[in-house]
Amino acid sequence: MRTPQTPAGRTGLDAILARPAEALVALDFDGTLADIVPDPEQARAHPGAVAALAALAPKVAAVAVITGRPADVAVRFAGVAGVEGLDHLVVLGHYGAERWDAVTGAVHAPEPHPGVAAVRAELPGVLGEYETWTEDKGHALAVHTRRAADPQAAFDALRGPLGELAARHGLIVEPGRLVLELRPPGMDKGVALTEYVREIGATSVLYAGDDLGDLAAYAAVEKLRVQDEDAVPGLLICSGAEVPELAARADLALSGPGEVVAYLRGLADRLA
Ligand SMILES: O=P(O)(O)OC[C@H]1O[C@H](O[C@H]2O[C@H](CO)[C@@H](O)[C@H](O)[C@H]2O)[C@H](O)[C@@H](O)[C@@H]1O
Repeated sequence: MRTPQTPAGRTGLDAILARPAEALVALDFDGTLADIVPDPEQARAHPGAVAALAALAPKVAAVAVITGRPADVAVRFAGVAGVEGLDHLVVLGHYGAERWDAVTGAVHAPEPHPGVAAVRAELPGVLGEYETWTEDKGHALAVHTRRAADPQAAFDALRGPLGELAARHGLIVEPGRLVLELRPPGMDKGVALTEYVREIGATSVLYAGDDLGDLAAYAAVEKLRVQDEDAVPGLLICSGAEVPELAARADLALSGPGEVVAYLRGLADRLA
């Protein structure tokens, strides 16, 4: 297992190793547990990811997946339902607005924000001739530019107009890796992570992510670990280097899902 580059990260890892039964391991899906692929419908967990999670989960307080995907889609694409060892897995979808519990197999979701239907109706007019693909996630709409001739140019050109469209209907734009997501405000991965840490009484946390949407979870861990009382030591892992803002704040930089999975497997072996 690689050693974290920062003192805070080393403290976080030491706390996880000292009291694993009180540790939360929380992971993003796309780009962290699953390789980035051109077609979002084809994203699947990296080979070995499910086995690594199943080996790790019984040795820690909890394993959670926190994703921008709808919870049921992440469960399906990750292939984590009904897996021995993952009987208590939690998937927090739509940046924490939705929740799937392995124990019940049920998804708890909020009522759809009315702005989503309005944005859905107006979106084609804003996208015009841009080469995009829209992922309709029910509670949110994600406009992907990865398959455009110039993906970054399309992303940059659409950011303003999509921001205005979202704002007109009470939504926000969540930028990601060549995706602009129009979604309801009020929930982010940081809120979701902090609430789950409190819910299970975790005394340490590992969080791994790869994208801008993971910055809120990073901020939550940074806040948890410096509290005067009840500080929760934490280890922040960055998967890949495509988002420099995230890599700069990580305690440990890994090359991508392959190394993340190997790290989780190494942690499980170490806890044995
Ligand atoms: O929070 P996450 O689990 O990381 O989800 C964030 C978004 O991930 C997906 O898009 C990204 O992955 C695609 C598949 O590899 C890729 O084609 C795309 O360019 C990436 O942005 C997903 O499609 C979105 O709905 C998620 O919000």
